[in-house]
Amino acid sequence: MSLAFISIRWLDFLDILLVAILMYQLYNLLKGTVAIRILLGILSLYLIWKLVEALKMELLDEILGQFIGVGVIALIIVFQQEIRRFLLIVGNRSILAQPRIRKKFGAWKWNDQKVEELNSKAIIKACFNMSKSKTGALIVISKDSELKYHASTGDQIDGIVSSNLLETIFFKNNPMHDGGVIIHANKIKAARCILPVSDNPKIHASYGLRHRAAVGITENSTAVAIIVSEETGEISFCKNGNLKHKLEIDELRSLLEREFKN
Ligand SMILES: Nc1ncnc2c1ncn2[C@@H]1O[C@H](COP(=O)(O)OP(=O)(O)OP(=O)(O)O)[C@@H](O)[C@H]1O
Repeated sequence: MSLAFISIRWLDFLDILLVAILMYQLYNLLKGTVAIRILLGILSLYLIWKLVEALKMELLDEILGQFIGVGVIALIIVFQQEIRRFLLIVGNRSILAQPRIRKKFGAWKWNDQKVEELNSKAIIKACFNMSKSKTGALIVISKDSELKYHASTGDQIDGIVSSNLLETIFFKNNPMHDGGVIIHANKIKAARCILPVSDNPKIHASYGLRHRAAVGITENSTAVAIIVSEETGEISFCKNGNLKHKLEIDELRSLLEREFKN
């Protein structure tokens, strides 16, 4: 297509469409967080700078120019968490992350080769029993990363997953029952772990720190989390920061199988 003074190619439409999708994803990521206000602040500053530049106000132009000059580094520091989360979402949804594709390429098998298959039956049984007895629990199951930093905040266990071990850890009188358990490669790596608490405003006010910690860790990693509520016995599942509540055992089973069946 060609107008009198500009020529527009079909690729330009694609370019605009991709930018729109990117902006929409960015908006979704930042919606309701304090980061959106910071972004608006930066945008306002940029617009003022452009105005000052057009009006040839040299002193202000110079000061704002210097400030904007280091803007990229400042942006990376200020939006560190959001950039991390964005890249995780892109990585998780990318075609290369699909297990079937990874298996086709030998080099991409580094995770699948070593990782022991998860004993999801044991986890489901423990959750069922803890739900019945209203024992609070937070179980984080990591996929590729061992979540070493978060595991180091708790007590190291390194024991093979079993329903008895999980129930013992979360038993109310056990000093280790607080915090979260981290499972990797079918091993309970650590218990009593302190996890990042999400400030996501979408989490209903009736859910407290246990659920917020599950959202926090799954927003910042590819891990999934299971929560058993001490108050109601309700079982929830969290992935990418999204909670699914009031799960029946069969639903939990199919969610775990979908995530961890090789
Ligand atoms: N940062 C954290 N990381 C891991 N676990 C945490 C963290 N903060 C709190 N918890 C756990 O959550 C428990 C408190 O849960 P709280 O009642 O606030 O949450 P909840 O989401 O309402 O869960 P419940 O329905 O079981 O009451 C603490 O005893 C502790 O075990």
